[in-house]
Amino acid sequence: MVKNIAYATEEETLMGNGVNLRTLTNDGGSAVISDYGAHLLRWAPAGQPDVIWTPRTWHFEAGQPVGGGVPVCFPWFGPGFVHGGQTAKRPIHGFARLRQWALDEGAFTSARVRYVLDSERLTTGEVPWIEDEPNVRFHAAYEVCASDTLTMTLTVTNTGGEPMSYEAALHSYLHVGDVLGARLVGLRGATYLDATEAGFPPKLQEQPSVMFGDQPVDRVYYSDAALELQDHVLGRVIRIGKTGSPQTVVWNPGEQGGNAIAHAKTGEWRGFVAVEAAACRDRIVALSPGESYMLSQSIAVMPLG
Ligand SMILES: O=P(O)(O)OC[C@H]1O[C@@H](O)[C@H](O)[C@@H](O)[C@@H]1O
Repeated sequence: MVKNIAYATEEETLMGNGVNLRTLTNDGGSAVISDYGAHLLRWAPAGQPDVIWTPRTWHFEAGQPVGGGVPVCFPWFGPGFVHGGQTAKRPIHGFARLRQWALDEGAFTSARVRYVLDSERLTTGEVPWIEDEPNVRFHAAYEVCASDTLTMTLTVTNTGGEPMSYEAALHSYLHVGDVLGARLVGLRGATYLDATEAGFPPKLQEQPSVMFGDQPVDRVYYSDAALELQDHVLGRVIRIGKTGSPQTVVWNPGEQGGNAIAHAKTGEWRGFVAVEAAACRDRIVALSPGESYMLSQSIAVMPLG
């Protein structure tokens, strides 16, 4: 099924291929989210161009991620990281974004949607995901509140009888007029791991802002600071707040990688910067039985002053 997000309407809550799209519309703004992956596809405050980027056309395919939007990366990030070392797990960024999440009907309003993914409903082979934690059980709840601001919160509870650990990220593709003129401000002085180089060497953010160009930028910052993504083309600032996020992942694939993104046409990569609330690698979340952890990201838009 090929679909242009610009045509999503309230009537289109039931789509083909067994995928439900939920539309939130209120005076503050509107959003579209898919039950497949609990994947936010669109959010804009009233009167604003989209703040969440997706390729102009995209489709649902079982077992494949939906392009752009806000993938929920869980229970691992990238190829995974266990006991101090990178692993090579598949699918990349975990299986949560490739599963149908259960809608909490009672929590679905014009401004809010809540989804649940419970390990009890997953198939053998997905749980456990870490060989030496064979009895891991979890309950994940994901709530999206969308009006003139957007707040996304992932709460994971260890429902098993043994300790569990996981990685998570809210992988927000933020729409900018042109990434080549965008500036991400708020990370000066932070250490980051540079994922574009072998071994992820640690570096220091010396410049006042992160800038983007034809070359990829792929970094795991050790920072939970509030950030501003300045967009001189659309004349606005996207403000990003996070909680429970010891790291911030910043990514744009640059020209070569960007033009290889599934479903995206040549040059579409210039329309986003991914800024992700994250707990990954050496900041993996460890939960005792019964414990919960909350990872949250909130986004608002201001005029560029
Ligand atoms: O799986 P997606 O949505 O295409 O995102 C992939 C990218 O996700 C980013 O979070 C990583 O930092 C990149 O290294 C990776 O390439």
